[in-house]
Amino acid sequence: MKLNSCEEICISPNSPTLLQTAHFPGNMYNNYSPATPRTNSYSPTTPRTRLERLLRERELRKLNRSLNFHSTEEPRDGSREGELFWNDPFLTDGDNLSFCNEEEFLEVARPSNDGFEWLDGRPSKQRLLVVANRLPVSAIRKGEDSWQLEVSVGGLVTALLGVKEFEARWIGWAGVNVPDEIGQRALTKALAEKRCIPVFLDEEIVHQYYNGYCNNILWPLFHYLGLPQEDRLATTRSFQSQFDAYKKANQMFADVVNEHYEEGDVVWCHDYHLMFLPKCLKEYNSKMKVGWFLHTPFPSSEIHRTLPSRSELLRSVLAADLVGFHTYDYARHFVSACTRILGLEGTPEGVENQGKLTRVAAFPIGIDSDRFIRALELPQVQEHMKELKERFSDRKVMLGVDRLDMIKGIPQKILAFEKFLEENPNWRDKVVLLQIAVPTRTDVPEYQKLTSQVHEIVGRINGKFGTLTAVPIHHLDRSLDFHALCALYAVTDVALVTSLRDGMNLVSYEFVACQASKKGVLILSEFAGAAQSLGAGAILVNPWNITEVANSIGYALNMPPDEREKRHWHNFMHVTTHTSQEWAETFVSELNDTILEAQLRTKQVPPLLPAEVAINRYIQSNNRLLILGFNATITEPADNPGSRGDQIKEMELKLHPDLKEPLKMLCDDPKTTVVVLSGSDRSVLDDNFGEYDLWLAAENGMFLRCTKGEWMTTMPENLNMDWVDSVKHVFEYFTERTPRSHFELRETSLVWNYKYADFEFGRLQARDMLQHLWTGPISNASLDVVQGGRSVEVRAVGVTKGAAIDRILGEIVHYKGMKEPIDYVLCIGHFLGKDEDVYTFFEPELPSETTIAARTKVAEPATCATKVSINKCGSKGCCNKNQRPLSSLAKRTGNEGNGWQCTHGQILIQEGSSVLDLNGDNYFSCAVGRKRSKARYLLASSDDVVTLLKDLAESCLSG
Ligand SMILES: O=P(O)(O)OC[C@H]1O[C@H](O[C@H]2O[C@H](CO)[C@@H](O)[C@H](O)[C@H]2O)[C@H](O)[C@@H](O)[C@@H]1O
Ligand SMILES: O=c1ccn([C@@H]2O[C@H](COP(=O)(O)OP(=O)(O)O)[C@@H](O)[C@H]2O)c(=O)[nH]1
Repeated sequence: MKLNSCEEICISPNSPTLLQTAHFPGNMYNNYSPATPRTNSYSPTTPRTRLERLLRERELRKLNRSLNFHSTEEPRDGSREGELFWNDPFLTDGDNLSFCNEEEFLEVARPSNDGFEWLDGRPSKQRLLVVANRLPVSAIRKGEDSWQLEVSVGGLVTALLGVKEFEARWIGWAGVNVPDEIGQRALTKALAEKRCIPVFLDEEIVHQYYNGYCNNILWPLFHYLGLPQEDRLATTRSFQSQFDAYKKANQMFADVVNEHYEEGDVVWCHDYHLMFLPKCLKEYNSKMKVGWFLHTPFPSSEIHRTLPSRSELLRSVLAADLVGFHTYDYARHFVSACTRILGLEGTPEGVENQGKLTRVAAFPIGIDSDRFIRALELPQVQEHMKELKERFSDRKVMLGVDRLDMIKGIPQKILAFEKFLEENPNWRDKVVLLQIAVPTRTDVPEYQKLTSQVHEIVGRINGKFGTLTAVPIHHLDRSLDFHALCALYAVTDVALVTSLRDGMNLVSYEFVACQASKKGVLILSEFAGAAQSLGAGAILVNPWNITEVANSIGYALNMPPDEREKRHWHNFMHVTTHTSQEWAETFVSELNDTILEAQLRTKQVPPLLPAEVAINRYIQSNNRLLILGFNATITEPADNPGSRGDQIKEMELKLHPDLKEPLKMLCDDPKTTVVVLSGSDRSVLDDNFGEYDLWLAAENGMFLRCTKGEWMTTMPENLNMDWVDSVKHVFEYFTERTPRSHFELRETSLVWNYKYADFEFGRLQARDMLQHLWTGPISNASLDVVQGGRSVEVRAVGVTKGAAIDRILGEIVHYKGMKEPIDYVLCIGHFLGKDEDVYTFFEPELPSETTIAARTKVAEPATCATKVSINKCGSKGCCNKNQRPLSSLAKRTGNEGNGWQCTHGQILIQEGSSVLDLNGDNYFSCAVGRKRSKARYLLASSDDVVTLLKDLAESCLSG
């Protein structure tokens, strides 16, 4: 017989679909009519899978966009082009608000069941609450109650301004301390006109949260600059107070969101400033649709694990429904931090924690490319371009545009330019580098130091290569307005982006968008997220390699036109098709779908055990059977559940200390029989339960012992164990090569466990092992290979708890001389999928009738097969040919008699009477700490088992 593979989970870390967002040219749903109302019933065009749904939504969005395009197309004369927020309703001037005022806005968006918004038979805009540390405008106080608003600089702002498909409101900090009520009220009003809602943070919080925890700890860490060292050590000391301020600030953001939230809204949290926010929001309302997107890199888990608050932050983010990153690498790092640091399950969809899935995926951001392309036609931009061309008519223009941040590699860029000039004297009077360095985070000492450093280098180089009339580097410590920036991009010959790390880098996108005429060259750091999307057309460099960057400058300046053209078009296509609109729509659509899918999944999750009912039924019953798993059911809980924990301590399984008393009471009750049914071997059960009056079923029920007696075997006859040596050999091999893994050699099975090993490595090793077991020399043996969450188990076919239970039951009935049938069963365990057959064993045959007796009286042997078949899966007690009849066991143990007998697969307590008279309402199967189970009910953890058993024990005392 071939090996059976019984999967507990199916993980494929290299699956090509892992964490990827689908982008297919879908035309499958062209027959969809926007007026068609949605129903829940499946029609040939009703998408059933996630991918089908997402493809359909993409089609719908395209359709919706084309409909909107025809009705709201901008005038082509560019009359409104001069405004930065020319078609963005939430950032138009207050006067313009009438075209989409507050009342209209609130009226429009009403969610339908599946997350779509519908208006007049076609999808309308969904309400989107964008929550980011910074509002798209910064406020400058002009008087007690008057404010001036200025557009904030940064990629996040640029990207989100391009999002037009939603009724968006922006919640964030206005970048200013407003201690007085008059000021707050006036600013709130001014911002409301821009559809912005302020979060007021006081100076101390800003200092500790923004300058401290965000910009001095998380920002450098996420960009691989490590935690504070030497002069930043003071920060390490104040770490805890900064983290407290961070949590407090996040809670303040949450409070404002909660105040403005309406049912059906999508709440989209942004960036490392707000990692605590998803948790705060879900605590307030678990039904809120919450997404979180990180604009920076997420570093390797090795970097993240140095952070003192590493686990708390990860857990908070995981409270979101969807977590997004710019690139697949960042998403992969995040999942691996969750598996390595929190010990959670990484799946192809994301991270799973006790059945709750947080979807994790890559959503590369883009820009509103049309806005840049159109701006180039504006007279004022043309004028700027003309001036610049004249000014630098005799030189090639190289451009750098960055916030003055250490991650942007500005010193490295300038040093590479210096090297280029040194090595290419002929270029010294033919090229100029324009470096726009926008001041940022100026309160943080590191940034102040960087400014001086850059000034020093620029001064030195200009001194070295400058003349009385010209300098090679024009360095500006300021930002430019949109039009000036577009003109600059357009006249540039070579753009130089040398970020040491950068989440994406939108400057590179903007440059490409403005280069349709010139087709200049982009030199791009391989450490910017943009390298993954624009890498084909750009010249990729390692910014730390000054020689390489200098050579690339030479290559770019000398590049022939046809190569420039090819490279440019490649990137131009990407920039104009992967826009910020697409980005936001894809994210929100996936978020809606994630929630839809979670709802579908929830329907399949068994309900929590109705403990009171189970207890009442228990009290009313006369012959009860309690079947308890051991490990993770009634054992003492791990100190740090989920994580790798203390191996030495945890490997020695111990009964939960709070259960000693109640278990004794239950065992001593003459109306109750307790069975501990475990995969563990006999000695483990002996050590834990020797003093109790109960039944021990070791090795998945293959050995049985009443604690008053000796161990006996219930193993099926002819159980083939010839394979053991070969499998042992394989297990030894993998144990040697997987640090902190171990294996247990039991009499009827072998278990290789990698719970304490590096999770990803263990998983790969397990995959390799399974491959070998399924296809190698032992693949023809009569084996079951059972894959657990963190284990691989090999057993002889027929070794399962469900297969064993009828033999165990027979033995107990026989031994106890039961006269009365069992009328109550409570079966609780944290079992592998393979062993969940124990739950179905007791299920009444006729599911519709709750009152039928599962095992009715057997009048004639001939009816036994239909009326009383014990197990639906075919392994039926003593009728199975492979199993030793219980009568032989009985003989061996000398316990025959007492009216018990075994006839045609049925255990009878006396002539014609079944051992079970189980009313459906008296059967409680219950899986612990699982969401997917064949059990009727769930309990969250072994702590809940303790509570339940305590209550059961006490119920009879009081009764
Ligand atoms: O608000 P500041 O503290 O002054 O910083 C400005 C923004 O910088 C970061 O931008 C990132 O987002 C871009 C768009 O996704 C991405 O292209 C870039 O690589 C990132 O550095 C930061 O993440 C934002 O929160 C800041 O607002
Ligand atoms: O004088 C300037 C310089 C830059 N930017 C904008 O700042 C953003 C920088 O985004 P990027 O993703 O490159 O980096 P970030 O600063 O967000 O880290 C881009 O959209 C630029 O157009 C700007 O508005 N004015």
